[in-house]
Amino acid sequence: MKIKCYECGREHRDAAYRCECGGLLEISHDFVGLDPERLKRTFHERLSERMTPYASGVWRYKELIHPELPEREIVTKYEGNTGLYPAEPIRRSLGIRQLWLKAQSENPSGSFKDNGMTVALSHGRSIGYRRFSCTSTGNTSASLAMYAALAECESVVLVPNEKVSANKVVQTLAYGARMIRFDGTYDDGIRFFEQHGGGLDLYICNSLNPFRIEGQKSIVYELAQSMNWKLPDWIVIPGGALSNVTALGKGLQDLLQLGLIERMPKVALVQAEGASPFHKMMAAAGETLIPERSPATVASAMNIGNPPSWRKARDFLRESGGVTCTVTDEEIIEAKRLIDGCGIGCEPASASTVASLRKLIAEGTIDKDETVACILTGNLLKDTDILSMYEQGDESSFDFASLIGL
Ligand SMILES: Cc1ncc(COP(=O)(O)O)c(C=O)c1O
Ligand SMILES: N[C@@H](CCOP(=O)(O)O)C(=O)O
Repeated sequence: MKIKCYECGREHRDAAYRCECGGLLEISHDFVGLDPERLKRTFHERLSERMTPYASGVWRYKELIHPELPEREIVTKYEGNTGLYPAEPIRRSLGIRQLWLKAQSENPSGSFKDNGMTVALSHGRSIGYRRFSCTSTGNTSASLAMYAALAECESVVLVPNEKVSANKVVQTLAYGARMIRFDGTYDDGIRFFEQHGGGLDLYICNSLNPFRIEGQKSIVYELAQSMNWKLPDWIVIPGGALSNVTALGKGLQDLLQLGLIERMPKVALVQAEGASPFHKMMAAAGETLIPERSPATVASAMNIGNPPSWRKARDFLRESGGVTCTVTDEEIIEAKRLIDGCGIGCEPASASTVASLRKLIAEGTIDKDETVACILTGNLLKDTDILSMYEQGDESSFDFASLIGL
């Protein structure tokens, strides 16, 4: 396993924040000698592990994520192991062949961040760090604070004063994080770390950290394993900082290279219209991302104007024939109602995936005869402010009998 700069290829001894050239770092594995049938057997056998690191839906795939980390260094809450659900009412209304929802919202801190955080924190601690940090719209901070507390370490997090969900703030504080609130967005927090992070003796756990990306690859490994190594035609995923799609792409490339899957599915990356710098670049076939200074969306987890991982995401989507699209806040809320109403539930950012389907089908990008999996990234209870936007019943004419059809 090597740590290399994604831009200039220079090798690094450790997961520094960025390369001297400004590029993000990336983990490169030597998978030579790994036999796909043997790997499948091992991953299958580990499904019956209990209370060992391999009971985790991330560390089950340790060989493909961080093979060198000694088991005793692993900080785990048995993350991953999330449900894959057919959402029949939504599938029927869209008229497509098959629709699956992969509920990363069922992770211990309630979001997909746990898949990456268990790896970043375990790695950071194994190389001697005891203080962990991030900037966050609330999910990264909650996940970091949870794992830091588990490991008896400190967490210091930067969270914007506005446009973040109160529930995520409270959750992060409850796990014992020291929280610094500031005027600005996630992007300003990243800029702060870029300017000052190096001198602070903090291990930064934002998704610039390549070990986060390695852990998040497990989402697609687990999806593939639960579908008997036959992925659907499309995987639809939301995009803010773009760690999700970057990890999805890297994981898919691993699976293909290792012979664990036979073909690459197509990926659709969805952004909220008010925070869509990446979609704008891709739609214009541009080479460089133009940051949005004041992103604004009801899906606060995606309220990001300058996504750090845009180059990795761009290259993956272009090489694999993926697409990007946007959805409005109204479409997000409508889709969230449908997902909640199916009994699965999610936070607004996750609902952008289902919201995009109608559009992608109408424009002919997704064929009705194709199969689709949407990744639901965060739990319904992560953002309850938005529930007040659902239409309320008229309480003055409340009639219980007629309500239940008597
Ligand atoms: C619940 C949720 N969904 C989607 C996203 C967007 O993912 P990414 O920032 O990796 O693009 C985030 C934030 O990262 C999130 O917290
Ligand atoms: N939604 C995220 C923002 C992106 O953070 P990162 O972990 O990819 O750096 C959050 O919860 O903070």
